[in-house]
Amino acid sequence: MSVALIAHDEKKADLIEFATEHSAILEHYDLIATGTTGKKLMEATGLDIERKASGPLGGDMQIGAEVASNECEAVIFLRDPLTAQPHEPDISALLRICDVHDIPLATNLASADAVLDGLTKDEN
Ligand SMILES: O=C(CO)COP(=O)(O)O
Repeated sequence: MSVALIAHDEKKADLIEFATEHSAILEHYDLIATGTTGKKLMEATGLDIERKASGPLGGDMQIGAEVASNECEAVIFLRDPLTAQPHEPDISALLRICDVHDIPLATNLASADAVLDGLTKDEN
């Protein structure tokens, strides 16, 4: 079971900070990410991350497919709520499939903290 990490461009710095702060926890999970997010996270944190395609090229859908196959146990997706994205339908589809499968989904830093807390509680 993997944990997915995704951030739109305006939120990538926030996700890097979050992943750096929580790297000791995150390194225990199989991490997956959309293309650019994964590249930047790996460079900044040294975490081992399986990179999917970039979001606009289908990465959100690839992560959605993992959710649909019950291969993903949580999605942390720092969306940019202030910028229109060309692949908005893919983003909506990912959020929807998380709800369909009742997969914890965080779309901002406060909920990302809560999701990570929940994951570590499940482990104990
Ligand atoms: O657009 C994204 C998610 O919708 C993120 O894609 P990148 O990680 O490739 O920037």
